[in-house]
Amino acid sequence: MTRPAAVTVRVPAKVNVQLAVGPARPDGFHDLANVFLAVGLYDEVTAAPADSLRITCAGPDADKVPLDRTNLAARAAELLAARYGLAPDVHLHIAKDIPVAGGMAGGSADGAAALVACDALWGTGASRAELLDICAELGSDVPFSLVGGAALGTGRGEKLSSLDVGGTFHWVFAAADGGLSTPAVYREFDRLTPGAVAPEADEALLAALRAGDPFALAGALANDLQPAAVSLRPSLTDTLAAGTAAGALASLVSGSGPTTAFLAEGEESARRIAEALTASGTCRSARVAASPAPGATVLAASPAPGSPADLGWAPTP
Ligand SMILES: C[C@](O)(CO)[C@H](O)COP(=O)(O)OP(=O)(O)OC[C@H]1O[C@@H](n2ccc(N)nc2=O)[C@H](O)[C@@H]1O
Ligand SMILES: Nc1ncnc2c1ncn2[C@@H]1O[C@H](COP(=O)(O)OP(=O)(O)OP(=O)(O)O)[C@@H](O)[C@H]1O
Repeated sequence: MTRPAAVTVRVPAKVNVQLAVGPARPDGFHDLANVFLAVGLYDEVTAAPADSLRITCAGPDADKVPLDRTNLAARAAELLAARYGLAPDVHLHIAKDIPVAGGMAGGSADGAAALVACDALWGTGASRAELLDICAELGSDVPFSLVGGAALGTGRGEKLSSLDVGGTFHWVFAAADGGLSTPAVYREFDRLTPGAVAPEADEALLAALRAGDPFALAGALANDLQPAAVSLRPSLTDTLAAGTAAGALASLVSGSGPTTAFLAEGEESARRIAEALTASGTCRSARVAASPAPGATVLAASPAPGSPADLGWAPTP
């Protein structure tokens, strides 16, 4: 079988519409009831053969992305290669549009995308279950980046069950200057929440998602990490207030922050809120995005030079 010369995978960011956090576990993680929603802001990862593992990155936040083996895309390639007894010799190029260290799972997205891209490039043919297994090893958010849509994550967020979404939700995301460290935000949660209880998914929120009803969803949005993120970055209060004043149905911190998320009534209203937030001076930038969005998806697999597909014809499958 002919192998492609390069494979490009598109992968979405996420917002947590419910993030219920329990007490710290003995292993340092926290049990969650984590309702993930994939949103239409995307990174793209292209995998191409190389002499050794190499990462490059382009985009507005590219200078904040590590290009060594700590990059989740590199770790994904190494884990897949190790499982199949291959050398992880691949050039991974990340076209980065998801804010870095923003609470939107940008690094996790790149890990999931690299995994899917390398699987296609190397023809490893890993099953969905194997890919999800590697994702969980990479990080708690990574399995969701692979599947996209909407899902309830339990355990540390890696055990997923998919959720029905009955319509399109329109959001505004305000990027902040600088990031927040996810472990630091969880530590601040522990300090602020000595009586944390076992987390449970909110049935009203799941019903609002199923109904595709932004008003009902606005009333049910909840992020237990928000007080911790605001405690570490008090200026987020001003951004949240600016979005509410601009007509958002609800304003919340996205995951561990510091990106803030604003639920709008519709597309037009989202555009107006984004303009008002940009003008407010309380954020670095504001952009609109719709949800749900599909998970990691192969966009293009360019044919190997000289292969039948490259020469303009392909055998019937
Ligand atoms: C805040 C969220 O983005 C919400 O979806 C996630 O819970 C974070 O997921 P992630 O970035 O993939 O996190 P991981 O790479 O698995 O873990 C990084 C660190 O975050 C903390 N962490 C993460 C997940 C979790 N359920 N409990 C935790 O306490 C731990 O200190 C851990 O060492
Ligand atoms: N491909 C990657 N893109 C961005 N950051 C990466 C990547 N790989 C590793 N990192 C490291 O991970 C840190 C967190 O980045 P990331 O953008 O994933 O944060 P986040 O969106 O807050 O994550 P989450 O929402 O999953 O908690 C960065 O500061 C960086 O050092």
